[in-house]
Amino acid sequence: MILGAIIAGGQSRRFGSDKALASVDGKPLLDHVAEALAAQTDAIIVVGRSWPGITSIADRPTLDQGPLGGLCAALHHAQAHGFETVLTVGCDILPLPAHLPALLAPGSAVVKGQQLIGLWRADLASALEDYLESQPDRAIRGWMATAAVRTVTLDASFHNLNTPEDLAAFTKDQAA
Ligand SMILES: Nc1nc2c(ncn2[C@@H]2O[C@H](COP(=O)(O)OP(=O)(O)OP(=O)(O)O)[C@@H](O)[C@H]2O)c(=O)[nH]1
Repeated sequence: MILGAIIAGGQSRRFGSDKALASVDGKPLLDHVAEALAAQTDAIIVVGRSWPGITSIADRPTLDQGPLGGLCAALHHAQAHGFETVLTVGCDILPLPAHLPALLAPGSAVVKGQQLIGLWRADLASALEDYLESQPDRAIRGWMATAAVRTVTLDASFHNLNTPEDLAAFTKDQAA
């Protein structure tokens, strides 16, 4: 069973306002991601914020760990609820590529910047918690090396909406 986790507790500093709420085709960005993720997984959660209609959990071990704190919480939640793997995405990826569980073998991730699209074994939860408690820089690449996570490249194109300009470029692409 695969748990889909939207890692969504960021500050949206570059976007200038809460990007999860940004309207795309009349619907908040996070709802687009949630819909696409739900179609590829057995259940979904949101990590790092609350969202109507979706189970929400807080980062672990504390709230100031960055996206890996969101991943750590998702892995623990998955283990506690009988999911073997977790598919993570940010709340700012559009369109979410299809068939991610097939494209990402368990133990692989697409890492550009901090976007954290990955398919992770839930039993890495304790190892990640130990990593976060021992590594002050909380670097995603450092964690991937520690956990022997492979980096993969996806053929599918998608936008990582970090700024209003990214959103404008996505809208322009859609209209083309
Ligand atoms: N749960 C959780 N999610 C985070 C955290 N930091 C970032 N994210 C999420 O990770 C994804 C990628 O984050 P970024 O776009 O790099 O960070 P951001 O804080 O949202 O944006 P900036 O402030 O512009 O860097 C987004 O979906 C964020 O909401 C965090 O500390 N906890």
